[in-house]
Amino acid sequence: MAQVKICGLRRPDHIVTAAESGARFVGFVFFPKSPRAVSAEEAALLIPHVPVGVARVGLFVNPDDAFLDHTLGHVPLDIIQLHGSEDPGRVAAVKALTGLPVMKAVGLAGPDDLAALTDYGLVADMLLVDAKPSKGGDLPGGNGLPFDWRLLVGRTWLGPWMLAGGLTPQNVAEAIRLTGAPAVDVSSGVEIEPGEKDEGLMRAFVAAAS
Ligand SMILES: O=C(O)c1ccccc1N[C@@H]1O[C@H](COP(=O)(O)O)[C@@H](O)[C@H]1O
Repeated sequence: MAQVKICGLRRPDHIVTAAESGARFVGFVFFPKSPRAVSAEEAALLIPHVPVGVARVGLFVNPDDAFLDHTLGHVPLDIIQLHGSEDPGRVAAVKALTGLPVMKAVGLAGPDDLAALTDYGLVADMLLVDAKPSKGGDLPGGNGLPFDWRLLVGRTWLGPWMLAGGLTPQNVAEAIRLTGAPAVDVSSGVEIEPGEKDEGLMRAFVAAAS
């Protein structure tokens, strides 16, 4: 039914399991506050375990140019995921700086947030539609928080997009059915504790989404 991205991978065997299960994207979190964070040097050792045909996504939160340069100097990536408060101008600038496609996360809590999908859709190569994080929280994503998927029912999309936020092996099929999402992204929902992926949950998630 939908393509799958598994985010926040930190172990070679988990990358292999994600790919063997059928995930089409694997994500590496370059945000030090996250329990899933990896350094550029650590990610460089993980990348050779990603099979050809699986897209390597780097997740960044309000990165400056130097941080992007440093990371990309160590880690070959296929897609940049921007998950902070980057405005559309910054999205365009990151695309120009890196020469890579950018997937911009947009947080939804209610109908007032939908306009941002149009604004970012004009500059980003792909949208990642996530729950809006709570104010003052440590992480702008990866919180296992779903949003009201009915906000997206009947929406016309002008480009590629992914659904994220609190997805699990139990709820992902219903989320895809309601929203028509062509792709889904998961982090917490395939973990046994923050930052610790579980192979059985990863397999179950991909099976439920496919
Ligand atoms: O995964 C993280 O630690 C993270 C940190 C900072 C920003 C985003 C993060 N993850 C992304 O958040 C969404 C939803 O994750 P979850 O499945 O609800 O845990 C997903 O796109 C992750 O890539």
